[in-house]
Amino acid sequence: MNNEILIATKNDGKLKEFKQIFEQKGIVVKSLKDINDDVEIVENGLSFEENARLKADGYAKSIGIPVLADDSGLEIDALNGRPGIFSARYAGDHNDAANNAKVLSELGGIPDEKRTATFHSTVVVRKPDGSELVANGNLRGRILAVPRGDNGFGYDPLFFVEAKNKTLAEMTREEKNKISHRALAIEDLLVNFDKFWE
Ligand SMILES: O=P(O)(O)OP(=O)(O)OP(=O)(O)OC[C@H]1O[C@@H](n2cnc3c(O)ncnc32)[C@H](O)[C@@H]1O
Ligand SMILES: [Mg+2]
Repeated sequence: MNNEILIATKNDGKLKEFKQIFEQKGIVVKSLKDINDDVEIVENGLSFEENARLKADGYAKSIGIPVLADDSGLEIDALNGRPGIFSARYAGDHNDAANNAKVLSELGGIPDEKRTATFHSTVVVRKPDGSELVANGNLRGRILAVPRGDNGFGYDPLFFVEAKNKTLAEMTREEKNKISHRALAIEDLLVNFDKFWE
């Protein structure tokens, strides 16, 4: 029985979300800070799944415990799905404020009802023996014209969820973790997880 999982992300916002979800299952979460092995992974895949696999496999080879990686992003309908797999560095650097500003400027003049978008997450878990589990989650919402809220990370202040009447950045971590694309991907993952995890 495995009891530890390495979450292979350099994004603290993601790490905090995954930690909460897995610790509720009694699984010990390790982060990249707990290992010495700093592997530089180039996310040059053509899909969320390819990128998540590159990240999970990059660490699973050397670590000897199961590794989970997520590749995620914001797909805006009016922008033909951009920024998509380029979400982290849409404005050039890994800079949330610049990314948000770029999205807002590209959506300038587009009315509310046409600002629909999907947050997508693909999660890949790989064991050292190369076996893997893949799962996906999607959350629909709308891109506001003005950011709202201080919680979360990335595009959260712009992503308005109709059913909650809040942006993701106006939710607590617990609230976001009940509905987010990442939470839904993990829900999907858990359907087959126990058998995989044995
Ligand atoms: O690759 P790792 O190290 O996991 O961290 P990253 O931030 O580079 O992660 P991705 O390559 O998967 O890029 C995902 C980007 O999509 C955005 N994003 C994904 N999930 C999000 C969420 O829940 N809230 C806000 N923005 C999110 C955010 O800009 C992320 O940087
Ligand atoms: Mg990344």
